[in-house]
Amino acid sequence: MSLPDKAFPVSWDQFHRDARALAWRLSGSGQTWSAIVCITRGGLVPAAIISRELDIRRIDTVSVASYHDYLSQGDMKVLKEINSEILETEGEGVLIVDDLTDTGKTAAIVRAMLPKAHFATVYAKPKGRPLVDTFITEVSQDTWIYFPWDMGFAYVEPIAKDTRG
Ligand SMILES: O=P(O)(O)OC[C@H]1O[C@H](OP(=O)(O)OP(=O)(O)O)[C@H](O)[C@@H]1O
Ligand code: HPA
Ligand SMILES: [Mg+2]
Repeated sequence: MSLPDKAFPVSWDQFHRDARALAWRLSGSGQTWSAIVCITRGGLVPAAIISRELDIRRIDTVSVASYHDYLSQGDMKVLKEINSEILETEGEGVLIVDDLTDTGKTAAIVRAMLPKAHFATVYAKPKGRPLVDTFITEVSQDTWIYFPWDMGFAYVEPIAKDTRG
């Protein structure tokens, strides 16, 4: 898999705004949830923000590792299962949270574990979009989202120097 053509860098500030916007959209849906299942690791940050905004204090994790290196999607491995008490609900009253859905493979695996849950992500690409119930921003399939926890400050060449080749 090669580097996607477009880059969508997200700052901490923007991520906080987008995750809070997701919480607003969820609260406006009229539904309520008694527990969050967040998909680690990317779902941990939006889950913290949503749990604060919606006052949901029961939080569990499920770990599905798919991207073994930077860009290639290897086999899907469930590294940590959902707690049995939550699994017994089949997802009734449960909110699943992740940072994004890309191909939708991670979402499909977790949905199968909790078929009645509501699935929310901050960002969605077209292939994954049908698998989520609520999201905030759609980016094209050929865009790579750079999250703030994966980035640091770095020097950037001036645009003119860059385009002269
Ligand atoms: O829709 P998909 O194509 O399945 O991709 C989306 C998943 O990929 C990333 O997680 P990743 O597996 O890289 O692990 P991480 O959250 O620990 O970074 C992201 O956080 C989503 O969970
Ligand atoms: O666009 C992305 N950005 C970061 N992690 C990801 N995992 C799948 N797609 C992406
Ligand atoms: Mg993830």
